[in-house]
Amino acid sequence: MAELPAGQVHDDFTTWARQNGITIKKVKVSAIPNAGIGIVATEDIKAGETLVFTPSSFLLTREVAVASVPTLPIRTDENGRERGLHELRTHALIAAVLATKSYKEQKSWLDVWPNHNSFKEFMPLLWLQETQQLLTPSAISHVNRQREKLETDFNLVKGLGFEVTKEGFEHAWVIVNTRTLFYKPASYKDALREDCMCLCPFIDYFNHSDEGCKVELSPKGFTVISNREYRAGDQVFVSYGPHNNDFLLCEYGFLLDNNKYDDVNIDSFILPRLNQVQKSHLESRDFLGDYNLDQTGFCFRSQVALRMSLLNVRSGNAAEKLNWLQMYIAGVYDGSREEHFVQETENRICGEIINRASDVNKELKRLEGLDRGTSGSNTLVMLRKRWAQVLDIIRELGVNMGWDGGKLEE
Ligand SMILES: C[S@@+](CC[C@H](N)C(=O)[O-])C[C@H]1O[C@@H](n2cnc3c(N)ncnc32)[C@H](O)[C@@H]1O
Repeated sequence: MAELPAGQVHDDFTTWARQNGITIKKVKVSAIPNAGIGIVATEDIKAGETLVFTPSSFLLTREVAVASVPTLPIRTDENGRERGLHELRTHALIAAVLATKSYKEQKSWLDVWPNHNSFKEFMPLLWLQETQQLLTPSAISHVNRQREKLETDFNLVKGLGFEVTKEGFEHAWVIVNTRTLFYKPASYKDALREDCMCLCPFIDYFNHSDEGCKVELSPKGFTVISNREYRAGDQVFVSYGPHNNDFLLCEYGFLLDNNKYDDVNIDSFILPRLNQVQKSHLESRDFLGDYNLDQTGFCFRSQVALRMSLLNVRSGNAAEKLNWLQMYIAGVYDGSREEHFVQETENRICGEIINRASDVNKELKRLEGLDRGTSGSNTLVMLRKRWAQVLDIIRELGVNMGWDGGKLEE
């Protein structure tokens, strides 16, 4: 890879990090096309080498955030409830201390983070609502859930007396969203999983790949250990987890090419085919929602849900039909008698996705002609790319299922 300078703030921060006890071996920061800043190998690396070590004293954890907040009076509200920092999720608390600039350590670290304008371009959460509506249905639901969390966090933080602006808090909230590491020291025994997070200088420079270096937490700090050989000049990755591209887009603002975990969530195409009784039967068997397809087929959960939606194609009373479904779930019956109807419905669902892609494509063309500030061209490029990936999955699936999938109109 051709080497691209990271820029002065990143070089200054690296010098500061080294001088203050962060270990950085055989890697350095570099600008990465379409991925901001990342980490590249400065010389050949073998598997199992320690590349970076950030001591615990550098971490911005929940406890450090609490200690950075000027003492807030603990109040009791009209319902007798004690109000205080304990009410805040770790995400909200760290965002609050960043947004109010209460966290004063490691100033040069804060300077290397992306600015709000770049987030507005890449993070769907910050797009105009009309642009968000062009995401895939599951990404739209994802962004709606994020928006609710952000609003709740903002209102709680304001309610506790933090002086934050909406935009300042949003920016800090997205920093936390895109840069925290999973952090569960022994003292977090009973912590909720979503509260197990911290910010970690320098290690937050690593970009994601579906396979990446090991990131290990010990009482001493975080260590990044190479997962394989890298040649000098290669980008070195960690993995943020086995995520599909809708998740990566919503949580981190990028799409991966050749993502081995990519699939298409089809809840919004299956759930409307079920009535309330069918939904409760599925729920009681823990099969309600989380339906996906990829190039190899529709997942087992969706096969179960489609069979539930098609129960009336079998003869027999309701109890007998449910019994057949139960046997299908248990793997005792292969589902062959409904297979034909299930495949018809699967084809129809693929057709609905292709139609949606085509509607989005028309709208993208219209927006591309308008040149509108915050729904800038990068946003539209990402939307176009995501739908093209979805159609590629459908096309490959179509080949496997014996029919011709759709194609985005040029
Ligand atoms: C933990 S930070 C990594 C450092 C970041 N690239 C920067 O410029 O500071 C995570 C962010 O990096 C970017 N990123 C990570 N992996 C990427 C990838 N494979 N392709 C494109 N962008 C990526 C996304 O913007 C994501 O929100």
